[in-house]
Amino acid sequence: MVSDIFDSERWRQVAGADEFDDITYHRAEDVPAVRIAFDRPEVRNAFRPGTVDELYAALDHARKQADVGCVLLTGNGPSPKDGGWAFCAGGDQSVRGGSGYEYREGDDVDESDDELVREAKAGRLHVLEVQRLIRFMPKPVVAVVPGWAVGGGHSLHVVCDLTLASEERAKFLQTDPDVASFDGGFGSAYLAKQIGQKKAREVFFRGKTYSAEEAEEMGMVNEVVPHADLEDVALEWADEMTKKSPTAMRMLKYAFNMADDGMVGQQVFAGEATRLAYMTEEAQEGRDAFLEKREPNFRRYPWYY
Ligand SMILES: CC(C)(COP(=O)(O)OP(=O)(O)OC[C@H]1O[C@@H](n2cnc3c(N)ncnc32)[C@H](O)[C@@H]1OP(=O)(O)O)[C@@H](O)C(=O)NCCC(=O)NCCSC(=O)CCC(=O)c1ccccc1C(=O)O
Repeated sequence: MVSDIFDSERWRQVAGADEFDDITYHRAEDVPAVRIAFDRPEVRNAFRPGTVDELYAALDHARKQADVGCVLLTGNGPSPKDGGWAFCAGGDQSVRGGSGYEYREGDDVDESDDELVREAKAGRLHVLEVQRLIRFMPKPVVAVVPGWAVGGGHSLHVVCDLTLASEERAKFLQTDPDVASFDGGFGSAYLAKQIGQKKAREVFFRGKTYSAEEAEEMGMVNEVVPHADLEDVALEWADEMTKKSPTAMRMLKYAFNMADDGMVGQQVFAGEATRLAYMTEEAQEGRDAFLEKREPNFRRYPWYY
């Protein structure tokens, strides 16, 4: 069983995903969408370095699938120990070393790494790389929150494009400063853009737990639905979004990002604009003229206004 609210008839495992230990990765049967889920319910889906590696690999795979238009990121449950549900409880504190989260014996580390590479990998905080992958992925990523979203798990929901939450079980909490951690990027500053400065500071400084309804009222959750319907509604959203123009969706995501992402945001948006321009006859004339060692003739192309 993948998760109590996972409908196995609507999903098939992505080829190669059986190699993953800490996540599951499925593709929908009837919607061009994938479902990536934390699969450590016994520790509220906390992530260790191997989890983050797997998450990155699955997200990057999803990014490159030209026939996939939406990623659903969730957490499997319930915990076999106590029935608790989680999206993700952040970095696994039991493997946190002096400078980051440490691989343990038995983790799938690359044996070919030399000593220097192993040392560099020793203390990892690479969930930030996952955040950037979600941010720059050219398709919507939806956080589907069936339980606790805490610490680095809270930050992950913040960076996702949309958040859908379980009415009965989703809970939102920032414990970063309780464990001497601080997400000074998307987890806090971008959260403040979503819910306002006072509220974002309250989330971190007071460490209150918010229900799904409260989180929706604050503006960090898009919709709250009954727990039993969570994954069906997530697939409905994926269906809606993947019926729209891929180019328009990609440009919109990058346009929304650009205002907050500085020069990198401009670069990502501009890269897509350049890709579109390359597809025109006008751009092909520039290329052909160079290859044919002649002057380009751009006079037949209009100065659009
Ligand atoms: C999540 C809780 C609020 C759930 O509480 P409750 O339902 O009462 O369950 P528990 O009995 O507490 O937990 C059940 C079981 O799970 C284990 N567990 C839960 N969370 C973790 C965890 N994070 N690490 C390890 N283990 C965990 C717990 O020990 C229990 O195990 P038993 O063996 O059954 O006892 C509550 O559990 C809770 O508060 N958890 C801790 C949340 C937390 O502090 N997370 C870390 C925040 S810091 C972080 O995530 C850093 C992330 C990061 O990498 C980063 C770094 C730099 C910049 C940015 C980031 C970023 O945030 O992305």
